[in-house]
Amino acid sequence: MSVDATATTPEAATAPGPDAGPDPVPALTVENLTVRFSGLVALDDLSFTVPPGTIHALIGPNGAGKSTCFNVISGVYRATAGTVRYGDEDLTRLAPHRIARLGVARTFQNIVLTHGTVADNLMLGRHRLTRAGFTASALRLPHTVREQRRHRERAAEIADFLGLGPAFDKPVAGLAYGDRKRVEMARALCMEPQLLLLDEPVAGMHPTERSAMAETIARVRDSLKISILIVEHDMGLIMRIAESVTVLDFGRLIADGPPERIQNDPVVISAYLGTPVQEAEPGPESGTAREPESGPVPEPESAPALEAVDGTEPDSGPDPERATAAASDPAKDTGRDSKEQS
Ligand SMILES: Nc1ncnc2c1ncn2[C@@H]1O[C@H](COP(=O)(O)OP(=O)(O)OP(=O)(O)O)[C@@H](O)[C@H]1O
Repeated sequence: MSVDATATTPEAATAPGPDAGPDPVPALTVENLTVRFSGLVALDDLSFTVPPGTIHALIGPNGAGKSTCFNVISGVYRATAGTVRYGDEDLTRLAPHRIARLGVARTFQNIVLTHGTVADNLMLGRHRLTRAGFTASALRLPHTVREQRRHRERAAEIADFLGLGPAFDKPVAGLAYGDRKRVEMARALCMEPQLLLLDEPVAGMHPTERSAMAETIARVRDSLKISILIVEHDMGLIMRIAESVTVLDFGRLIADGPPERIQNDPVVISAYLGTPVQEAEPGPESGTAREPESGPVPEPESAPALEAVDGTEPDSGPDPERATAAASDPAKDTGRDSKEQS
């Protein structure tokens, strides 16, 4: 089945106009970022750039500072020094919901989606794009009903794109583990991000699920032309889909470059990989192992299409600050990232 985001309803507010199109994707630039927790230096003068429309991986041993970096980029933690810029915007001191409104969405390492249907969770991702207020929604005024329908259609397209179409109206609690990880990613995509932060998207998956997810992540980049920053311990996956890799150890950058250079870098091998990736055996938690079917990720013939859309409603009313931190940050509900910055 092919689903074209621009061919929903004639009044589809989510479809770009003839000359419109999603704004160009900005680069993410991390400059001299330092984060200290009391005496502990979690990030130490870190700099790297995620070029527009690419998959950039952030890797390193446990405790290297990867999640801290994600938390600063998404506004959960404050930097001690340094800056995070996204195009012309300085994200360094913005709250999570403001960063989300600039088109930055993230997923979380631990699965946090246990309530509601797939559709319910995806509609949560549409929240920041919704203009109707609480009263208008409660009264089910015609324009709010139309708006809700358009958002639901777009959420269904995204679900189809991620292979979740048949589960759209099912409770997430009954889904297989891999599908629940996909719902988490679909929720983030429902925010129509231009930069997607993926925190260990295949953690806990079995090899077949991981391979399918690698292909999906590559299709997201290629179809939506968005940038993806990914933290992942599965080196086989990273080597297959990432254009560039930044390697951290004890909060410091120890290597930065294309995956083929990184996997043979003696400093990276000694600090993290242990052995060159191509020589490792694949395993259930492959870690340093190359995936058996490494190489360019093929586009499955039956995969539905998805195009990037603006996603904002056309009404000229006030642009309410509707994106709650919880919508962009489910950890607020779970305490996943509730570690206080000391
Ligand atoms: N809120 C906090 N308070 C104190 N120390 C923290 C906090 N958050 C992280 N740290 C510490 O900062 C260091 C980096 O942690 P971080 O979680 O960023 O590493 P990581 O590379 O993501 O590790 P993993 O791969 O295990 O998820 C660790 O020593 C960790 O204990």
